[in-house]
Amino acid sequence: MRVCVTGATGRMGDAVRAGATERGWDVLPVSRTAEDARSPADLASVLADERPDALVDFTVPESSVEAVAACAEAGVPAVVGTTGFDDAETEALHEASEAVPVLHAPNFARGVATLAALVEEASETLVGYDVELTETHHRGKRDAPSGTANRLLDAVESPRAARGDDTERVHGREGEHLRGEREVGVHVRRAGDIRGEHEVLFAGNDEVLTLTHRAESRGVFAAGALDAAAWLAGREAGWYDFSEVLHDDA
Ligand SMILES: NC(=O)C1=CN([C@@H]2O[C@H](COP(=O)(O)OP(=O)(O)OC[C@H]3O[C@@H](n4cnc5c(N)ncnc54)[C@H](OP(=O)(O)O)[C@@H]3O)[C@@H](O)[C@H]2O)C=CC1
Ligand SMILES: O=C(O)C1=N[C@H](C(=O)O)C[C@H](O)C1
Repeated sequence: MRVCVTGATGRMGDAVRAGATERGWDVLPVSRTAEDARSPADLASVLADERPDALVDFTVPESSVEAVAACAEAGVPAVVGTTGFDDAETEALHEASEAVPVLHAPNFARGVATLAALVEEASETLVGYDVELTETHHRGKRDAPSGTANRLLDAVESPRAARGDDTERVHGREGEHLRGEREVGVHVRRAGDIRGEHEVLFAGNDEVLTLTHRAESRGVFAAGALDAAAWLAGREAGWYDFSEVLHDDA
């Protein structure tokens, strides 16, 4: 496999480079700052000349959108791990997927895919329970709540919506405020170099259920993204989900 890695000096870019090298893959790093990498301004020619099997991007939304557009132009599959996209940026990624395969996941840890399924099941079964979500990440994280938190909130909300119960996301609380029945509390913590923790708590019926995932290294995200890149290479243009990679592996 030959993989192009954008944001090569970033926390995740570095982990992806290391993981790909460990697999014996050929790595084409792209970075605004690294001396051993090509500049993002040269991305189109890197893709056209070097013909990587896939591009893996963990950067910032505006740069991811540009990278995926370059992939669409060059016919290179794109794996995107960046979070914090607004609607227009998400739409731009979907547009690119008309030309090339694109796989975006807010979390490439395998356990998080299972967590999302468990959260959806709990939300379906534990009708009327209060739900509170807490996510904790390193001090350098830009977006809040995390992309994973938003995905888990969708998993809480979809069974509620299916039975006609709407939900109000309440971000932190202060002052006098009695909890409403429709509320789902969302709590964000930023500290140190915590790799990523997500906890969803269900409380009611004199019992508490907590479902928690904790990433213990960035290697876990990098490995999932590289598995996705290998899976995506050579596929038809389209929008793919990480769960498809996991189901094929199972
Ligand atoms: N899906 C998943 O499993 C995971 C997703 N993430 C997401 O990946 C993204 C990156 O996270 P992380 O690696 O911690 O972030 P970092 O800030 O460490 O790295 C981002 C890199 O992007 C590059 N970059 C390109 N354009 C810009 C710009 N305009 N401003 C700043 N940086 C830019 C820089 O690399 P350079 O200077 O080399 O060009 C930078 O180092 C985040 O959105 C995060 O939420 C993180 C972990 C797991
Ligand atoms: O920025 C991070 O570090 C992480 N971001 C992702 C997110 O926003 O969900 C995934 C992971 O939790 C680490």
